[in-house]
Amino acid sequence: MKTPHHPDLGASLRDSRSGLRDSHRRSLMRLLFIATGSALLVFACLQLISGVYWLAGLELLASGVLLAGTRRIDRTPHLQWWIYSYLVALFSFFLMIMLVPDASVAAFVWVLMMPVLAYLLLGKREGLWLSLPFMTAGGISYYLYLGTVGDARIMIDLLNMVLCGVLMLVFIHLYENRREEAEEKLVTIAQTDALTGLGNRGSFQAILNRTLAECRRSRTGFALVLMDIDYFKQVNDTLGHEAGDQVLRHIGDCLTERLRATDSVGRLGGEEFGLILRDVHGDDAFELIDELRECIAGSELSYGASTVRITASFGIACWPADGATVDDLFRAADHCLYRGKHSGRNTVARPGSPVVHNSALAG
Ligand SMILES: Nc1nc2c(ncn2[C@@H]2O[C@H](COP(=O)(O)OP(=O)(O)OP(=O)(O)O)[C@@H](O)[C@H]2O)c(=O)[nH]1
Repeated sequence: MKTPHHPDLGASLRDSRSGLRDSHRRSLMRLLFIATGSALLVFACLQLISGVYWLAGLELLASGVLLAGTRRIDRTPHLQWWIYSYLVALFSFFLMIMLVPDASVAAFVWVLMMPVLAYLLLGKREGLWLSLPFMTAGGISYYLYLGTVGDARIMIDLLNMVLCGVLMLVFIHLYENRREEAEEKLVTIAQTDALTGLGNRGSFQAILNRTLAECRRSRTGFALVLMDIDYFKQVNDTLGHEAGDQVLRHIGDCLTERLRATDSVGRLGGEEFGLILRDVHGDDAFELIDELRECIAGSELSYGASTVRITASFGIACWPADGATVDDLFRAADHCLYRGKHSGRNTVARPGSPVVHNSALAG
């Protein structure tokens, strides 16, 4: 059985604080470093021409830091720290150019850029908490600026600015809310088997990889179990596909009801299911699975006037005894499963032990 690497979509969604994955946030930061570094260089030259030497010096220094940072941003393990440092410095700079004497009225447009950058790089919650105080400070600076102008249209200009800023923040917040919801839905769909509601092969594989990594660290055992319904084709052929689908849902319910919350179940495809039993050793896993086999074999499913009785075969592989890697475990469990199938079905098999089955129920 092939066990390709599947990305853990749920985990990567949890880890990424904004809508952008880490690699995209790094690319965006690099772009921002280059853009702001180059812009500061130009501004520094203009300040030099205007004779404001202290500001020109400051801008030259900041430009140097930013352009040097473009190399580091790709590799740094402290991406969040870099983002916060950049945004706080940038927003403070925006405020500073609004507060200098003779500030240009155009400087205040940068207030509108604050929520865009903060939400994009930090996500909804952190983006809001960072942009809100800076935007408020920007609004107050604008009010002070207008006060010194002393124009009769102060209120109109102020309202234009405040309304535009507030609407910008609200729209970005709403958009980010919807985007987060849509992304969560998409991830759920991508990870779920639509028929049974269980995890699909991809998410099962991702959970198995994660389980192995965690168990290696904590040195606790776990078991991978592969399960295949016996003579499932006959159900489809005699009662139809709808009955087959109902059987698959019924099996999914049996498996989830019996297992612990820390265990995992997935539909690997067709009539094959996978189980991960945490914190178990060979004999415990075997007893639990044999109980499950009996439970499935003993259950009856009504479909119209017919009663469907189903059995299933199981192959167990325990970590670390039966395999060190995910591939080894899959191979061992698969081998046991087909050993059980060949010795009559309705069976539980594990490496190095005879196949156990209930001949009274076996198909
Ligand atoms: N109803 C339904 N049938 C499916 C689905 N996926 C796969 N199947 C059917 O499952 C059947 C599997 O048949 P086989 O591989 O021969 O397995 P089996 O009849 O269970 O025989 P053994 O595994 O050897 O006991 C095929 O008829 C597939 O069409 C599904 O989602 N719904």
